[in-house]
Amino acid sequence: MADPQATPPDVPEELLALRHQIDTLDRDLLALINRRAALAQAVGEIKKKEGSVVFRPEREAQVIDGLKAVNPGPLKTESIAPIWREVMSACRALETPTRVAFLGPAGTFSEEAALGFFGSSIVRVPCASIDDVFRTTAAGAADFGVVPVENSTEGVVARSLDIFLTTPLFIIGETSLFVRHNLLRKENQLEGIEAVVAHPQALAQCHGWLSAHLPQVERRPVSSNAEGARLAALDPKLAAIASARAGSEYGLHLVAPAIQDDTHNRTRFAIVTDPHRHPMPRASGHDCTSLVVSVSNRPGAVHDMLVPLKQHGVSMTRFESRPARSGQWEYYFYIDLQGHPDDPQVATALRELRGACAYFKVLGTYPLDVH
Ligand SMILES: O=C(O)C(=O)C[C@]1(C(=O)O)C=C[C@@H](O)C=C1
Repeated sequence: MADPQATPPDVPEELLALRHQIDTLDRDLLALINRRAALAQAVGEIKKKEGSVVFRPEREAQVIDGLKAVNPGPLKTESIAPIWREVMSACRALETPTRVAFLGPAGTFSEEAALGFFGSSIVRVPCASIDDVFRTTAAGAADFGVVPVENSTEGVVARSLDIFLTTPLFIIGETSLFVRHNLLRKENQLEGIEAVVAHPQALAQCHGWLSAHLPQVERRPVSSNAEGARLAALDPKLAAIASARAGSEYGLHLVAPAIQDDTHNRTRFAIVTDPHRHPMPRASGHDCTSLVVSVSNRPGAVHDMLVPLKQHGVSMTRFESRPARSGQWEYYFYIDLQGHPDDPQVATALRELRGACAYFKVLGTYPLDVH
């Protein structure tokens, strides 16, 4: 039998020499990464003695920011974050397992967001619904939960925002993904599809394409896109809308790629945890603080509430309203501020803002997503 490692006779000498250098460097890299892993293990021992938590999102953000600042190239700066996230994920796993809950089953965009944020050395805890992600994390069956909060085409994920009002969990990180929807099916053709099964948000995000290419076909909402892919694997008359990863997970053909109406379609996810088990991240230098507030129903109340932000030079990067369901035209406002409550200006602005609100809750403070 032929040796799969053997070099084919027609490979030029020059290429062989370069590959030899790559092999040598890879061994050096492996040795270096192992030295790094041993240091992380030593950090883990200290943390165990102190009883402090292993995952430090602000430290991981600083490590990545620091490397991006000194990257001499030719490696692209945007390649740094995914590589070091994986390295730190593997190092973290030597300190302790990280259990992460997300909207399952396997193959969802939520799972992809979890892997993008924590790296692949995690224990995956797929959940049946967004509510279940919060419940599982609050019950301690997962250390962290990943929940979608906003989509660039469809707007807010209302269920997540509503749960934020009452959950004891808080946000310690954020991450966002380019969402690419594909039409997936057991048979590699558009003919003979009886229904397209997907999460309602995905059906909405592909409305234009579905109307143009499958105008007569039923659109059937299901709990997640990966669940749709699972169903499409069982029934050849169904087509799913899901990620390419879900397609390979369930053995489906990619009948039509990238069918979302907006090519810049992005979804933003929040990483939540139990504040009794995980402290609020310390300031990383590039932080965001998320709040939900309400004000009394009187003219000028919203304006007055925002005055302290302007006075103390704190930037607001997001302002979202949701009906309070009181029947009184009252609203909750979801606000993202730039900065950390340890910054004196942010602390003062928050204190004054709180004084102007009927309801005030800090949802979390965390390092900005680093790419
Ligand atoms: O610096 C630490 O606290 C570590 O545990 C090491 C390390 C790393 O691999 O760099 C791993 C996990 C933490 O989330 C942050 C960083």
